[in-house]
Formats: sequence, structure tokens, C-alpha cells
Amino acid sequence: MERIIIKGGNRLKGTITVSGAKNAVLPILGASLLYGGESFIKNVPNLQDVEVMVELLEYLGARINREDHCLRIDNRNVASREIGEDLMRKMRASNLVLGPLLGRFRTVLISQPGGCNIGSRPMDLHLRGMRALGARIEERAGFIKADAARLVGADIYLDVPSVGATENIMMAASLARGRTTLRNAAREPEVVDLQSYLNQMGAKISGAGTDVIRIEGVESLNPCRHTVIPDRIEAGTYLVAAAITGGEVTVESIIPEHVEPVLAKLREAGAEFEVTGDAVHIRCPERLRAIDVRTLPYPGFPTDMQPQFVALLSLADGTSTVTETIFENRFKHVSELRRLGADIRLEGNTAIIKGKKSLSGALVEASDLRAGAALVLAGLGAENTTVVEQIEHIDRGYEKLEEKYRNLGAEIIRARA
Ligand SMILES: CC(=O)N[C@H]1[C@@H](OP(=O)(O)OP(=O)(O)OC[C@H]2O[C@@H](n3ccc(=O)[nH]c3=O)[C@H](O)[C@@H]2O)O[C@H](CO)[C@@H](O)[C@@H]1O
Ligand SMILES: C=C(OP(=O)(O)O)C(=O)O
Repeated sequence: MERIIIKGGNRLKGTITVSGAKNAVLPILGASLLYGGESFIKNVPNLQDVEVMVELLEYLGARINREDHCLRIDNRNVASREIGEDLMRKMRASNLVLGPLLGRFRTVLISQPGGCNIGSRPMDLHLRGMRALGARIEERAGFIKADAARLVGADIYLDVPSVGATENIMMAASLARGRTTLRNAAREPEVVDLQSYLNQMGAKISGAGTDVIRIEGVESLNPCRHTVIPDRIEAGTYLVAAAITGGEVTVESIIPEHVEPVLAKLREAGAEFEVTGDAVHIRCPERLRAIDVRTLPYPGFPTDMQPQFVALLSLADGTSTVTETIFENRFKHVSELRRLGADIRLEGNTAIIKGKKSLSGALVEASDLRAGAALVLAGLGAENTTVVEQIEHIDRGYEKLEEKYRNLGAEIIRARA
């Protein structure tokens, strides 16, 4: 088993490059199933979750060639087959094949993706959306079965702006007859990237990035090339790495507007920025000020940055609060951060963090992807040596994490236990 070992305390300096967005490429790979031909996707990050999605597509009959950060996908021989627990449970985002398979083949049989370490994550909004488009849904023995003689556009309102439900509905509705209007849709940049990919394939979608998305169903789609947007959560994590070490770093190959909610909070805490083109240069004092943070759907503060900010504020001057409103069980990093000496109290869905002048390295365990990222950040900011275990979670979402931090002057290695 591998672990990450960090000797903390170095101020990070230099330039760090961000990869393509995990949460954009996963729905795009799902969406490729809508077309029985070739797609060419660029800026694909090398991540464990991408491997799982590729495995899933190949299981369905896709032929995929990978070259560097590009994927050539040939979906000519894809069929809708039963997808069992082994594939569906490896990754929550496997559920993103539901909409495209239903759209193209009108029949889907998948194992329930289940909950995960951050919350129960139900599928009700996805399924309600598919039903509204005309699908018959049966949930039995841990499986979801969806069938439709034909799909017909509908008016759909989401109770909460779920990213995945928005994406599944956009994908299924692309090949439905007539117009679908999706209200209270998720506004995340990854939804906009999916719209852009689908439209390049010949779909007729407008409104992504606002809370009303309109999809005019088309008969068929065509081949296309697409470049995945940069990963705003990876970018945010590196901005926090600079902040937690009192460093000065340029984070490049990003869309600065996408990290604005994170920049706003770092600015409030005392960091300074220059934004030029596709880069943000961050300069940080030795210690940031305490702030209050509340996670919200985009353009609010992202839940996927919450653990990283809890780590950061553990070393800030004063008492901060961090409130998690999206997932009910996303504070598993707190007990691990306490091992490093952090003073954090949980009250319901709020973490109350009394900033310490220093943390001290310890052996900790990543419970999920961003919890793992947060523990590495805490290790970079702590004195002595921190060892992070269960790092397979981190590999789901960060490409070459240690190498990227090492280039900024961090002492961090991966080693076998
Ligand atoms: C692959 C991907 O893009 N993952 C992201 C996506 O996950 P994902 O798309 O799974 O997250 P959602 O936006 O769907 O979840 C938001 C909230 O809606 C609830 N909900 C969702 C669907 C549903 O049918 N019923 C329901 O109640 C969830 O339990 C959660 O409380 O958005 C999350 C919220 O920004 C991010 O943390 C994840 O990194
Ligand atoms: C929660 C996350 O991902 P997923 O939805 O794939 O579990 C994440 O990226 O932080």
C-alpha cells in the first residue's frame, strides 16, 4: 500500500499547472455514448476516475485509444448491457451513463451507484427526470431498470440543483422528441462544458450556466473534437497550498472566473492576487485571518473545497466557521486534522475552528478524495513529518500531486508502506 510522506514547513514558490477537470471529463465520456461513432477528447487528466469511466465504456463495447492527454473513442460497437455492482460501485460518477444509454438505446439496467463516504447521494432527481421524459423506471434488488418506447421532451423542475441530475437529463433529452426545459438546473462550469461538447456533436442545448437549460431534441449526432476545461477544484487546492505555507505561487492553465468563489474567500483572509489571462498569481502573508465559509451550489463556495479550507483555517489567526450545506457527512477530515493538533469542534453541519500557530506532523488517513487533499495541505503547513495513508482516494482526482508540489519546493514523496 502506498502512502504520501511530507516534511512540512517549506514556503511554496513557483508555477504550477492545472490539468483537465475530472468533473467535466466524466460526464463528457458518458455523453460520448450518445453517438455511435468517434469522439476525440483533449486535455483529459490521468486520474483513477477516468480509468474507471474508460473501463465502463470499454465494457459496453467502446474502443478507446489514449495518447498522452487525449482520448479517441470509437463507440460504433457499443450496446446497452447490464452494468453490475463491480463497475457501478467503483465510482459514484458511473451514474452518468444512465442518461446517454437511455437516450440512445431506450433501455438501461445498472446497479445502484450507492452512497459514499461523504453522504447518501440518492438518485431520485435523476430518475424523476428520466420518468418525465417518458421512461418507465423500476428499482429492484439494488438495480435501476429504465425503458422507454420513445423519449419526449418535458418541463422538469429540480428540487435541488443537482449537477449529476442536470447532466443526465441534458444527455437523455438531447435525443428525445421535442423540447425539454430544465429549471433550477445546476450552474456549474462543468455543466457548461457538457453543453459545449454536446452541441459540438450536433445537439441543440442552450442556457447552461444559468438555472434554465433548454434542450431541443435532435434525431442523431455526429463526430466531434473537444477540449476539456481546466479543473477549478485542483486549482483551488493549489491556491490553498500557497496560502497554508505563506507562499507565492502562480497557478496556470485555469479559467480564473471559475475559481472566483475561492479567491474571494482567500482575499478576505488576507491573500493578494494578480490575475493575468489563464493564470492567478497568489501572494500570502505568513498567517491568514480567520473567516467564515458556507458551501453552496455554484457560483457559491464549492463543497469540493471545504476540507481544504478547514485545513487552511486550522492555522489562521482567530476563530473561523465552515458550514457544509451540500453533503451530510463531509467532515471526516476533522478527526484526522485533530491528530495534527488542530482545534476543531463540530456543531451540526458547522466546523468551528480555533486557529493554531502551528500544527505538528502525524500519521493520518484519507477517508475520501478532498479529505485526502486537505490532509496533504495540512502536512505541507505543519511542522515535522506527516504521513497520509489510503491515498488511492487522492489518486481519483489529482494527477502527479507530489511531483507538482515538489516543483514548488515541497518535501513530499510517495512510498510503499
Ligand atoms: C462527478 C461530479 O461532477 N461530482 C460532483 C457533483 O456530484 P453529484 O452530481 O453527485 O452531486 P449533486 O449536485 O447531485 O449533489 C448535490 C446534492 O443533491 C442531492 N441529490 C442529488 C441527486 C439526487 O437525485 N437527489 C439528491 O437529493 C445530493 O445528495 C447532494 O446533497 O457535484 C457535487 C456538488 O457540487 C460535487 O461535490 C461532486 O464533486
Ligand atoms: C465528491 C467528489 O467527486 P465524486 O462526485 O466523483 O464523488 C469530488 O470531486 O470531490
